[in-house]
Amino acid sequence: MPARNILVINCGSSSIKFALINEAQPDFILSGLAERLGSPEAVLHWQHADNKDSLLLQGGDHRAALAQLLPLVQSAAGGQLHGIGHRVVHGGEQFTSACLIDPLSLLAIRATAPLAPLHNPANLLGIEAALKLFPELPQVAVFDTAFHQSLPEHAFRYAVPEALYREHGVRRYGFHGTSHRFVSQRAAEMSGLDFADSSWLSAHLGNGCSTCAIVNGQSRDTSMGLTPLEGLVMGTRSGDVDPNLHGHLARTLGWSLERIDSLLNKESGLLGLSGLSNDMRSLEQARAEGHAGATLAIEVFCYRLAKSLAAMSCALPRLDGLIFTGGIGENSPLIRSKTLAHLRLFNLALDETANAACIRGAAGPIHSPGSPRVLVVPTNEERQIALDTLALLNE
Ligand SMILES: Nc1ncnc2c1ncn2[C@@H]1O[C@H](COP(=O)(O)OP(=O)(O)O)[C@@H](O)[C@H]1O
Ligand SMILES: CC(=O)OP(=O)(O)O
Ligand SMILES: [Mg+2]
Repeated sequence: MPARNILVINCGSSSIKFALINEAQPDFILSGLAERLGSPEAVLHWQHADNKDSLLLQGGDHRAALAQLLPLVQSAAGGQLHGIGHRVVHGGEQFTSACLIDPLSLLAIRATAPLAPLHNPANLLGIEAALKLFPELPQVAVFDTAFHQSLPEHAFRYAVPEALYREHGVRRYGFHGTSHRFVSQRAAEMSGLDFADSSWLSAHLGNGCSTCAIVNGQSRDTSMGLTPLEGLVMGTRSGDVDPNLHGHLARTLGWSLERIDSLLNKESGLLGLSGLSNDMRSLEQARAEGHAGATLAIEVFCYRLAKSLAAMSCALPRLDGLIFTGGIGENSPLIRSKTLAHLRLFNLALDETANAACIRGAAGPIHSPGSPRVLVVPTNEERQIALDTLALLNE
């Protein structure tokens, strides 16, 4: 059988990432990103072999971007496309692994949309557009939540009355599972350890950020909860706040639920703290120039990240290593160093030369002698989604 081509589609709230992947080739045949969708600056960038190109979408939304990018994929695949893998952020309790998309699974994915209002509706748009253009191809949903279905009950339950869980699904689900699984498996390989007998802390630091405790190949705790808002400080999301904040803002300022949701999801985090940007690169630059808001945002980000990692350690029998991944985790020696400075009780310490060298896709250990392992491991959610899609096609 010739090596197969899989298209991976990751429809986010305001962006679409895509990749055409051949199972036998380490590099993507075609990859791209449509970003700032729905705004006047909406744009599609793609790379095919060594050629880079882009197209202004002039206010285009997800549908407009998909209408442009799917024909690009069709042409790059030259009629040789064998399946499509979709990232679906929320799979609720129904999905403990990837599944073939059919009318029944689509119904279940639609039913979980209220739990991930920023993500699942966009994921569904991608699925619908791909089904229309490629009705004959098998399509697979790969869920962010699936890897965390192994959480023990004491880690996934909230301390609220049981009926809310049993009747309304109110529990912690966790996200970024595809990434935490990919990097912890890679970390075990890189360290010469058996994944099935290993114990990791992982920090996925992108636009969304989460930590995870992985024991013997399974997620045992993670920082995100019912929705991707719980836990760490993120680009525009607040992460943990006092649960009474909603009531306080409603009573004292008369704010609606929609306004509070938007505040905590879209105007908070690094953006809200700095008053400047949700982008860590911009904040690091502004900090170097003495910007007080950027300096504070970085301090809060690292302290809260360290606190979350310390909390996750409760789920580990021992520590085989701490993994940094995601755009920030893979590229920011400053954030890694500042975070580790709060974790000296764990004897974690960095080799700052190795730390400074691990950027732009470089992977490897960055700890100093005598410290538990600290690794930078570039994530590859697209590759993992392609692998999961192929695994289902093989069944
Ligand atoms: N060199 C860098 N230094 C610091 N932060 C970086 C660097 N490169 C990328 N980032 C940050 O990574 C974040 C985006 O991460 P990424 O994983 O690409 O996001 P997404 O969740 O959209 O996939 C942004 O905050 C960006 O500023
Ligand atoms: C679940 C989540 O936060 O995803 P992202 O990082 O893509 O926003
Ligand atoms: Mg991400």
